[in-house]
Amino acid sequence: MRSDTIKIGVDRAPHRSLLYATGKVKAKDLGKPFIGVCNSYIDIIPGHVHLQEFAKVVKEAIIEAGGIPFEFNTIGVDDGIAMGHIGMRYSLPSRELIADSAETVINAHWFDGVFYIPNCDKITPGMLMAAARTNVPSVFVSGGPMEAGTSSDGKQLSLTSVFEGVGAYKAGKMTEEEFNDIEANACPTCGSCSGMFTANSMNCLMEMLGVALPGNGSIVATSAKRKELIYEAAKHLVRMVKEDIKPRDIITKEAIDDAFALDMAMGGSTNTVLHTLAIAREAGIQYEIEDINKVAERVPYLAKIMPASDFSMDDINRAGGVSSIINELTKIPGAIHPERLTITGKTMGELVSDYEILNQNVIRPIDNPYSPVGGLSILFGNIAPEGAVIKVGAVDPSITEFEGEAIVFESQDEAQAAIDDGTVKEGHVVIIRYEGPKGGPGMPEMLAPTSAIMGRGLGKTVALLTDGRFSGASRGISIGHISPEAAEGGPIALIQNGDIIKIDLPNRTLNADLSDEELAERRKSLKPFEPKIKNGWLGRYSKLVTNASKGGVMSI
Ligand SMILES: CC(C)(O)[C@@H](O)C(=O)O
Ligand SMILES: [Mg+2]
Repeated sequence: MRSDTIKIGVDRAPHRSLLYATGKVKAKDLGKPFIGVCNSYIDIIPGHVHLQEFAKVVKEAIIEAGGIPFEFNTIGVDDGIAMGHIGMRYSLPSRELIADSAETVINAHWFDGVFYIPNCDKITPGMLMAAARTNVPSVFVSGGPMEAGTSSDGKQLSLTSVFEGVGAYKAGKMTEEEFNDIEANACPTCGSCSGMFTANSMNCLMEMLGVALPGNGSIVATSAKRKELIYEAAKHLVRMVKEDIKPRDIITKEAIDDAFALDMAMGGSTNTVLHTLAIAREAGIQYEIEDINKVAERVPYLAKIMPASDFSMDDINRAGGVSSIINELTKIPGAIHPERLTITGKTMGELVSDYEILNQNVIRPIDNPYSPVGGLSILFGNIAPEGAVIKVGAVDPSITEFEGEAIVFESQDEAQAAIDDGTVKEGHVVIIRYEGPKGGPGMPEMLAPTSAIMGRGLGKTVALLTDGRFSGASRGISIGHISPEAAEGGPIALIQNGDIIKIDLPNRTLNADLSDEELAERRKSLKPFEPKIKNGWLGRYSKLVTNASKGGVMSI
């Protein structure tokens, strides 16, 4: 066992003394596997407030399965609370801290297995990166989604309703009473926000990766059914330790491909592209951003969830859950790889074979999809030679092509002010640059400007382009992750007010109507990038981080 390193032999007597002092281990238990419980309990994130209690059940379940649990915590950032101010610069970098800190505890103490408890946006990918990096047998059970909210007049609400409400209220399109009602009712319980936002997207993707059990993505946080997931996962983990089944046996290239397939079928958050590429890198898998479009071409869009529709994750759960979508995808020859291993010891195909779609209004069958191609798309062109990401599933279906005039902002704050005061008008393509991983730093999520555009009724007539990123709750013609980013001299830095920008969604292109000669001429007067933050964690991050098309991982 890995843990023999800290517990066997004369030299390890001091270590055993300390282990006994924790009160968790007796001499008779030394032969049992040592299981790290990597928790993400924190009081400031509604998706995580319940995880102290959750971890108690996890520890009971591990003991019952024959292991010895040792809990430790990661940090976390609530993207919703960190939105729209300097705090958002810490969100994506927190993913690296989570991966690094989990690696530190796991490897310093030689755990034999790890039970991960993630939930919100950066915690799930951070923990998956740690699992892929340490390659110690692992299972995941997330905290679960929030229940959807209901307004006083009976409409289903989510966090999107509040962010878009801000835009509508400021534009005089919503009464104060309605606005206050939404604020009070949008987020009624603990759990990750109720739509197909980043947290739930990643928690669904874990089912498809095979590292979490059916139900992980969609059973609400408040349901007692999540306890059953915990007990089952603990049993599998102890078995995996004995059989030496490691994360990289499960997170294979085929699994990454299939994670993107589920993303296509469910219209996941654009952030999943960033995170899944980062996880692939940690697992030592060669996976390029252009590979994602091949998946998009063969996988139909089957489930529209908020913000692309009014359905919540709870609605998806009642309609058959993620496993019913995976099972549906197995019916398309070559769409996914059902023969892959999962933590259950069964293949993915065997695991989901009993799950049927229970409500075809909510989850469409493959012969009646929302669209024959997936809900996410990677665009390429002279503004984005290394790629850009759009959630096509959350663009109004009447829009396939868009042409408009660039209006350029060097930061999110400037752009937000211009949207709010009406400077941004129909026909504009809002460019927000120097907000990438290096430029931000930290590639802030821009839910406030995308929601302001929607809230002001400009969702079909204004496009937004950025080297920053979006929330899973963002919708409209919002294209992010433009790579290379402005701070590394990407062509987005060369765009000027009035340039004509052409977006072609079916052909997956994004171009400025500028010749190569013109771009080369403009490049001569491009000033070198001066980092906004030079010290501390974000200063170090800005120096080492790679662009979004490489997963925004840190690299030396
Ligand atoms: C606050 C949200 C909705 O969680 C957002 O950060 C996202 O990425 O989806
Ligand atoms: Mg987020």
